[in-house]
Amino acid sequence: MINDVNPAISAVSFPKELRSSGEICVNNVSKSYGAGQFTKEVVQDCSFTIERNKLTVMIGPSGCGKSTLIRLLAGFEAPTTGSMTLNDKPITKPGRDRLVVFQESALFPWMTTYDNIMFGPRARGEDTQQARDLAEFLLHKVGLTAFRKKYPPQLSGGMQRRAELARAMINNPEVMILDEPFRGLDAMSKELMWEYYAGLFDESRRTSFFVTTDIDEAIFLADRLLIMTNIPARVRATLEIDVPRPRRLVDMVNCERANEVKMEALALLHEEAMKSFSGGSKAAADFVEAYAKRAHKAEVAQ
Ligand SMILES: Nc1ncnc2c1ncn2[C@@H]1O[C@H](COP(=O)(O)OP(=O)(O)OP(=O)(O)O)[C@@H](O)[C@H]1O
Repeated sequence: MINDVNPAISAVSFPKELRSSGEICVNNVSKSYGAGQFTKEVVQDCSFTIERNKLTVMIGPSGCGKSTLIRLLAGFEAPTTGSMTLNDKPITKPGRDRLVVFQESALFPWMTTYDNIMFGPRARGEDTQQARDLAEFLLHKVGLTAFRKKYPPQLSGGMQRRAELARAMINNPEVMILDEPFRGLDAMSKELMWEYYAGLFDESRRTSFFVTTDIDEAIFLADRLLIMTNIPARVRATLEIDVPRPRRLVDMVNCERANEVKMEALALLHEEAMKSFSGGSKAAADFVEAYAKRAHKAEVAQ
């Protein structure tokens, strides 16, 4: 992890109050929109656990229902059937115990980096020394101490995402939920973000749920990988990524276990993407797959 050099802060560890964390259980959840012949089932009989102090990553084809699941977990919408609990208590509405970092920036462009990070505590009337210390600590952890007085448009895309992470973490949620937070960044900024984010997770061990469509991001970050089906979303497979932390990108490339999981995940995602591509028809998916295999054979034969 890259940090500004500041001996005073580097002696500090993650404050204790940032360590509390929760466990979410999703039990046979389904979600449909519309009525009658216009009903669309987006999530179907979906069950999984977001384990305490672990980083659970969900990956699935585009449009399979991942963001819908996030809205359910955040309490913005209710499931059609099934239930969700946080520390055994039903999730029925939004709460400070779950914080969502969305794809789109939520930074206020008229506030400096520091003021953006302090937004949550100030909104709660908690502009205390403790909150200010925490803001300094987080600024340092995301490598933005030197940019504290800059406004979001003066920051690069990666810096904005780092400010966003600090702005979320200062609120000390039980569970951090991240919906493709690095989507749209260029490849190099993205890889840098993975290392920053993994570093934050390693130190805080806050229960986290991270949604992505990027297989390398998923493998690098996850303790546990949930592979989703094509719409309606269900968990197709759960893969444990038992690779020790802290992880470095350079080590992951040559890590046998990481590569094994990647191949397994890719095969499953390929199958699900095929179904998505062919509009959900198994017959059409089989056709597309058979065609692809034949095309490959033909290429090899040439
Ligand atoms: N409020 C709604 N009413 C009707 N359909 C909806 C609603 N919200 C989502 N959907 C449908 O549910 C499907 C899944 O959408 P969702 O955004 O959850 O998928 P996703 O996996 O997050 O997609 P992406 O990876 O592209 O962000 C889409 O077909 C979408 O049109």
